Amino acid sequence: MLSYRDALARLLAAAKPVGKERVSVDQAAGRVLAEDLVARAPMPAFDHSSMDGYAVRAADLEGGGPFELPVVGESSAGGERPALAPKTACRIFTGARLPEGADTVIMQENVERRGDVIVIREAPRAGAWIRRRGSDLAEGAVAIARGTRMTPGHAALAAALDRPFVLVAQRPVVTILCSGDELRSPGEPGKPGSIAESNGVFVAAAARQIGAIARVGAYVPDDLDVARAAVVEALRGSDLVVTIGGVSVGDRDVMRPAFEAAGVTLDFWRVAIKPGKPIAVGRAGDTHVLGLPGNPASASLTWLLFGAPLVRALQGDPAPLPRRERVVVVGSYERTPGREEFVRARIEPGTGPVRARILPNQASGAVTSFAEAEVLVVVPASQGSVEDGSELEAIRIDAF
Ligand SMILES: Nc1nc2c(c(=O)[nH]1)N[C@H]1C(S)=C(S)[C@@H](COP(=O)(O)OP(=O)(O)OC[C@H]3O[C@@H](n4cnc5c(N)ncnc54)[C@H](O)[C@@H]3O)O[C@H]1N2
Ligand code: MOO
Repeated sequence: MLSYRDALARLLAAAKPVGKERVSVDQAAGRVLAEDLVARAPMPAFDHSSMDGYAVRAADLEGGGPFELPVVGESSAGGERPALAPKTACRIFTGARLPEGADTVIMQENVERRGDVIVIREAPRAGAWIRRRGSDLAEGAVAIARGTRMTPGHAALAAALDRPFVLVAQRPVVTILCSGDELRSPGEPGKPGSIAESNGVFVAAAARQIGAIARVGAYVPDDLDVARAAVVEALRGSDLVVTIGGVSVGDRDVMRPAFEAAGVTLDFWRVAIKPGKPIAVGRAGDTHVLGLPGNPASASLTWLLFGAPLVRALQGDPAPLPRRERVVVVGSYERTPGREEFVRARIEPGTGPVRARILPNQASGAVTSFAEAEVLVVVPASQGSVEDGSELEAIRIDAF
């Protein structure tokens, strides 16, 4: 059976970035940049004051104080740029251009104003309270690199770079098909043995969080022809089709035959992970297909392990995998070696090494687990039971 690492490498190798589109800079947060944003001018563009006060020449304030300077002129943010005559001070405000000839700003709290004159008791440090042209970014510098997922901070920087629009990856379209005769919408009356659909809710929400357009199709009954038709329909206009359930070995598990009948080429089925082993992965043209297992923890986990990196890669994210960190395990966990296991855990409050407490219910049918879990502790395939206090790698769920 394929390892997670090899399976993911195969999936990502086939991921071609989706198209690009221009969005207004105020809509750019959360999107993946599809161009390098280069500073076309130095940032800031001109020397300016970082305080309200007085602009002076340091050379006029040499020797022992106090010094008296007449106040001549004013420089305000967005206003004209005055010139500073020798042995004078110019009133200046935060953000205002430094007057020609000035090289230092004194905060107004540090002078005594007497009519049109200021008295300076102590000479300021030459060059004080000035933000220099280009001190934040040099002209020509790459301010934000292509592939960056824009935060509000990046969007603000793009705006400061004078960009009304930025080029970003289109949102990948993800169509989600939930299969199973037992499924009904939450709150809908159902026959005995039916259950409220929840896996599609997880996948749609998680996909939208990382920039996808997610749509959930009508529930697919355990019927090969209906499933085939649903897959054919879902492939139209989707970058990724995610099916949930029906990929195991039961007589009513129709998804894999439905994929083939719908023209999907299966790349692999089953990966050596726990939970989530029966995942099926394939493609029809450039549209990716993920057949996730139906057990709730398995569906959520396989979305995070495969779906999330794929959606990121489709947007041109050069590093679509979440960071891993070392944690100290709190609680022990019985297991047999064989599959790499992703154990749901919560972070213990406190400082020092990160401690991850294993959640008591690790059943793949547990719907509670992804509501409560904060991290996945990664247990290598070859390892047996996990001991309390041992160190392992973990992935924060919100990092996927
Ligand atoms: N004989 C074997 N049986 C099973 C094996 C196996 O290797 N041999 N593998 C098991 C594993 S591991 C998993 S995981 C499951 C996955 O099976 P399916 O993908 O076919 O999932 P279903 O049978 O359709 O459903 C499993 C379970 O999850 C519930 N479910 C399904 N969809 C949803 C949904 N959208 N929302 C909420 N809950 C859902 C469903 O009602 C079942 O309870 O197979 C094992 N069996
Ligand atoms: O691999 Mo299954 O996903 O354990 O329930």
